[in-house]
Amino acid sequence: MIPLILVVDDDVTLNRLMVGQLNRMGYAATGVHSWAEGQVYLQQHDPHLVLLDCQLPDARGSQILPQLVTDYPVVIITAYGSVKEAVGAVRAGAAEYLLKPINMDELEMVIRKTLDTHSMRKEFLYLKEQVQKRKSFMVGQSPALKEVENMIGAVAPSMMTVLVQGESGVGKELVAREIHERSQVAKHSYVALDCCTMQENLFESELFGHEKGAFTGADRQKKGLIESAEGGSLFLDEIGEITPAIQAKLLRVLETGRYRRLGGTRDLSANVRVVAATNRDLLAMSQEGTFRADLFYRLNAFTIYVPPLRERKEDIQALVDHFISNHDFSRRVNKRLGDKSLDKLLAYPWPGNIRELKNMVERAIILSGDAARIQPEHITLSSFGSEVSPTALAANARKGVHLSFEHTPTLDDLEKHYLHLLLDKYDGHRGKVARALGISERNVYRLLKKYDYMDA
Ligand SMILES: Nc1ncnc2c1ncn2[C@@H]1O[C@H](COP(=O)(O)OP(=O)(O)OP(=O)(O)O)[C@@H](O)[C@H]1O
Repeated sequence: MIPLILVVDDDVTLNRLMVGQLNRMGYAATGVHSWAEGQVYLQQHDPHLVLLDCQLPDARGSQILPQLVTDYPVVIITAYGSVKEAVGAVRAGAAEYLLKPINMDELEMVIRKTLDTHSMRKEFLYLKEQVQKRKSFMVGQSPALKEVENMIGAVAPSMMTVLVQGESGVGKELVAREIHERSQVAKHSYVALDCCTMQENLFESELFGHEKGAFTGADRQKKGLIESAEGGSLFLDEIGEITPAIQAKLLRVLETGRYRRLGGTRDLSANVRVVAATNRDLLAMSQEGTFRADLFYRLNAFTIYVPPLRERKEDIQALVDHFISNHDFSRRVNKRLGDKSLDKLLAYPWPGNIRELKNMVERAIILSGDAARIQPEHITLSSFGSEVSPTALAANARKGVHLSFEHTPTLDDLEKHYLHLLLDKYDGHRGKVARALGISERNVYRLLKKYDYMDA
């Protein structure tokens, strides 16, 4: 697009010279000789730049500028010797000034620079707006999810500690991420730590760091994640799993902002926003004495409860579409859910929540091959989910396990189903499954083969 330039100058010769020069430079310039004519032009056109003489017969630049600069970049022309006036104009918002007599090379340079700066600024403002309008990570339109989003919006800008509660796989980590992205510390780090995957010592050193010689093998000082998240957010997943010793240290961080590296003698200060998540009932745990009540009350200052998928089934269709369109790039597919398939998904209680739905979609994409529609036969759901009552599920969820059978299960049934549940929970990560079961990874392989999850 050719940039339009309006030249407002009552000096007819100079006006003609400037318009000629600008047109030769590839712009579409128009000259007018008074502010009245300028206004008429502006009612019908939207120029990319206005070149304005400060002393027009019918107006002074200082009067016109304030309203003009809100809509256009303005370059001021002033008489030689009126530098003060030029500086005043720049203060009032003019992009640049030119002194008479006008040097045509300088005119060219100033106009180019002003147009470039203006278009960069416009681009910057556009991108900023896009970032602010950025769609949330969370897919779904249900009133329950809207409520979660409202809570996120309310707490994100403050630096308050937040506790995210909900069953396994409901999207608690996503909520934590969203809080970070919408916070004042969004441009700093977001560091996540899963509290249930490590032994106490390792976990402590991971979180707080350690000094050289703190334990056998600590051959150099190591920063902890609290330090890595400096100025940003620290997400502690499965907070209900931390040991009493760590609970005490974490309480100190939340209360005083102070902590020590493992083996350290010096206090360090923690400058992070803590978001914690759990699928356990921390209140009940604090009443039973397995979780410090004072830590619970610190964490519980602002709680966001993420409802299970069975309580917001309206989101299923949108989530399935989202998972299909985000399917592994190299195998991108163009599929839709058949009507009967949706009915099947709506009838299922989703004990593994959105993680289970996501895994199911992945499987269905593979099982449906080249078919355009995902049909009910492509949908495999765990048999132990469909007969479970929501109350039983909720009760089990508090304990972090959802297993139910129509018959009295054998030990193998239990082992198989529990393995399945953990594979879903840890997205097939065998190391995490091994840690959760308290067995070696080799033994997890053995179980996978035993139950035909892997070829022998
Ligand atoms: N509203 C949502 N929109 C899109 N994806 C979602 C949504 N909620 C959850 N997911 C996806 O579901 C999976 C499980 O979510 P996430 O890990 O956040 O659950 P969680 O509650 O933290 O689970 P756990 O308690 O086991 O740690 C992730 O892949 C996540 O991206």
